[in-house]
This record gives sequence, structure tokens and C-alpha cells, in this order.
Amino acid sequence: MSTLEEPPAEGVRELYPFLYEGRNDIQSVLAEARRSTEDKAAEIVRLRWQVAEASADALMECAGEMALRFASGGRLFAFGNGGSSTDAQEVATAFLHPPYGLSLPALSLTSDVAVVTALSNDVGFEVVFARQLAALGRHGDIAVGLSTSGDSSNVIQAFEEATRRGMLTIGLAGDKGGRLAELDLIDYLFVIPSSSVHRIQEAQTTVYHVLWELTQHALGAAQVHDPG
Ligand SMILES: O=C(CO)[C@@H](O)[C@H](O)[C@H](O)[C@H](O)COP(=O)(O)O
Repeated sequence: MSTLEEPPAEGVRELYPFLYEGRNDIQSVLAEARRSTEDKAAEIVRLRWQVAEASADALMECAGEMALRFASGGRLFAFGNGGSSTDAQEVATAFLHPPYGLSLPALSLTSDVAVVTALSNDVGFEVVFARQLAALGRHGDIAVGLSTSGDSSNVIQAFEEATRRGMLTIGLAGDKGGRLAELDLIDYLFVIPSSSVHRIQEAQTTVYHVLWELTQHALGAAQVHDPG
């Protein structure tokens, strides 16, 4: 396959110029993309190692604190925007309905579209997580907030509310941690040192999966079935 022979519909040539002009060999375009895919795969492996090594002690300590909270009846609330909103859902699902081990009380604050839109519409998007924590959060609960920039106001306000309520606060951020790092209001902040939103989100999955696994270990549940 090389060039597209049909005359493009209006606007399509502008959207996909490489299909019609100059770089018209799709195979060579894909070969280039493949090289960049391999670079990205290497980068994500490096980032995951980097954060696991740099944060090994903090991850263990944090998981120990989480286990103590769960053992005392605490619940976990996860939140974030965009890609991090679905990561928050995955955090909650991993704890609530894990592939093995204990089922622990966990909820994503991004899942209820009625609550999210009502709070955003009536009050403002910056309170969309903080207001939910004000209603649901209790001393001894756990707040897990994800933000690739570390700068999202609604995530910061949620951590402020969680701190006021005596919750354990755990942040996942990218690059240098953004405002989350500057504000110094989080008990455990895990920073992925990359400026790529996608690489940050990919590495963050490892951080929360490790936290989940260590928490299960701390609660004595991981040996039930650990495929390694
Ligand atoms: O990167 C994606 C999707 O993968 C975007 O949707 C991204 O999550 C959104 O722009 C977020 O609003 C960014 O917020 P944050 O991670 O900086 O807090």
C-alpha cells in the first residue's frame, strides 16, 4: 500500500497530509512509528525501575499505613482528572475486587457522573472531589489522588479537605510533582520523573499496583495466591 488513489473528501487532505503528499509510503511511516514505540517501551521500563528503586522504602511504609487504616475500618477514596479519573477507578476496583486476596472498601470519586456534573455545574469543578470527601471522608480513611502535572486545583483542594479530616493522604504525580510537591500537604507523594503525560500514567499504574500488593501482604492476605 502506498498512496491513496481516491480523491480525498474535503478537509481530509489537510487532516492527513502524509497520505497524499510527500511521505506517501505508509510502510515507511509505520516503520518510523515502530522505532518510536520501542523507544517508548524502553522509557517506561526505565521509569518504572526508577520510581520503584527511589521509592522502595516509602512504598513499604505507605502500604503499612494503608493496611493499618483498613484494619481499623478505614475506607479508600481515589480521584483524578482525565486519564487519571479512570486510573482512580482502577485503584478503587483493585482494592475492592482484587484478582486474589482481601476485598477492601474503596470508592472512586470520579465514577458518579450525576454527582460530578452537579457539583461542577452548581459550585465549580475545583470542588468536585473536596465536596465528596467532606460528605464521605472520616478520620482514618485514605485519600489517593492522581495528577500527572501535580497542578490540578480540584486534586489539591481534595487533599486539603482530606488533611482537615485526618485522612491518610497519598499522591501520585509526574515531572517534579508540581504544586502537590510544593504545598507539602501529602503524607506520601510518589513522583514519576517524566514530562510525558502518557509515560507518567503508565508508570503510575505500577505505583498503585505495588501499593495494592504490599497492602495485601501487610494484611497477611497476599500468600493466598500470588502468581509473582
Ligand atoms: O492524558 C490524558 C488522557 O490520557 C488527559 O485526559 C489528561 O488526563 C487530562 O488532560 C487531565 O485533565 C490532566 O490533569 P492532571 O493529570 O494534570 O491533573
